[in-house]
Amino acid sequence: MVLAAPFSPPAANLPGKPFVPKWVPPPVTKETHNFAKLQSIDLSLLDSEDPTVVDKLIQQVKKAIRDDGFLFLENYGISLEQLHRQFSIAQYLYNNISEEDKKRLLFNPETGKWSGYKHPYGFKRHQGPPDGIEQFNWYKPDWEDINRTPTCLHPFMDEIEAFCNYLTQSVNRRLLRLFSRVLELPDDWLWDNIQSHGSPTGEGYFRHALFRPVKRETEEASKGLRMHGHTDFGLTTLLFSVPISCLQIWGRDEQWYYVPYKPGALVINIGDTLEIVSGGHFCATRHRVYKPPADQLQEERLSLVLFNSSVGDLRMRPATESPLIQREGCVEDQGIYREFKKRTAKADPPTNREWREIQIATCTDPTDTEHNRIGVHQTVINGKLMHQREYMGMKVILPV
Ligand SMILES: O=C(O)CCC(=O)C(=O)O
Ligand SMILES: [Fe+2]
Repeated sequence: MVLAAPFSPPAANLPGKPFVPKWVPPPVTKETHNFAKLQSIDLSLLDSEDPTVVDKLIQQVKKAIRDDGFLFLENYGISLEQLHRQFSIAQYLYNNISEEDKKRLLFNPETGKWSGYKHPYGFKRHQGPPDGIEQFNWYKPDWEDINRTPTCLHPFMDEIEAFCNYLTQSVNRRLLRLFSRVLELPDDWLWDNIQSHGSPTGEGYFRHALFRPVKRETEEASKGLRMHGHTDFGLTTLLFSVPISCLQIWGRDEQWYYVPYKPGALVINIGDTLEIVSGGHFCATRHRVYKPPADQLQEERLSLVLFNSSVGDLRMRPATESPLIQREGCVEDQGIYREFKKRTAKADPPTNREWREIQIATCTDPTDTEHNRIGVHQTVINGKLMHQREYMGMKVILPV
């Protein structure tokens, strides 16, 4: 197998590029309680010429995605310095975006896409209570038309685009190869059959996010929550590990744990599509964004995320050609897979596009005290408070 070439971005100092102050990683928390222990996968081992090394890697991945549904990825081809340059560009965006661009590029989630600028007042186009979260999301039309992107970023589009191309074409392709191998399918099976292609992010999207500290009213309304417990709807999500600890995952022991900071590492989470395609052998990662430990409450948190989406027209079903599924069957007690299976027995399951767009269009805010109540979007199951939504006749129940 050919060794994956490392990332080689366009130069930062080309003529015409303004100076971008360096992003300085904020201090790491001193808190050590409630932090998850996650497996770390060395992606460069996939290119080892020793088949026993590759086999061991596949077994390690298999265990991590069945047990945690979450893993760290290291040695995937992007250096810490190259990564910090991308964080510096994200920081530059929020220091320089004009008020006019914020209005002109305002998102419209009712369309089922996050595309554009998210104001820090909730996940609807009209402004609700402040949530302190700003985002810019790049979808296919935004890559194709520079007028749909913030003017202050125009000089850096070459670097942003190269970064996303590397993440999808190299990192995600190799990651899907690992997952295809776990399913005992040909190396590019998931890449060729399920992953969407074209534009740097296919039908998925790239995001620059900034979480600013919130006022007491917001914290009280949301009970410290910044994004509801959820699973991502696509194949894989590539998140960069960041120093401000807000991302939490739901452990097997039914508790929330912070994801620790591992400089340079990618945090990989498994989306709904992958859970269904794997017949429940992979577990979609339940995660949420919560307030950080006390010593980080006043810090700003930058987060870069790349969401890899499956082909929108496909209706998901388990890959019955997988020898693993043929041998062991499907894992019937798994959350979203079980719901899809129930629905498939009665009618066609939704397409991937329908599945992702309905969730975006009907997303509610953690500060929404009208819906976040027992009997509305919350319920108690076995003594635990759960968030319960129904999309196209399918129930999604997640811990609050
Ligand atoms: O910013 C993060 O760490 C996570 C965000 C997230 O889970 C999402 O946008 O789906
Ligand atoms: Fe997520």
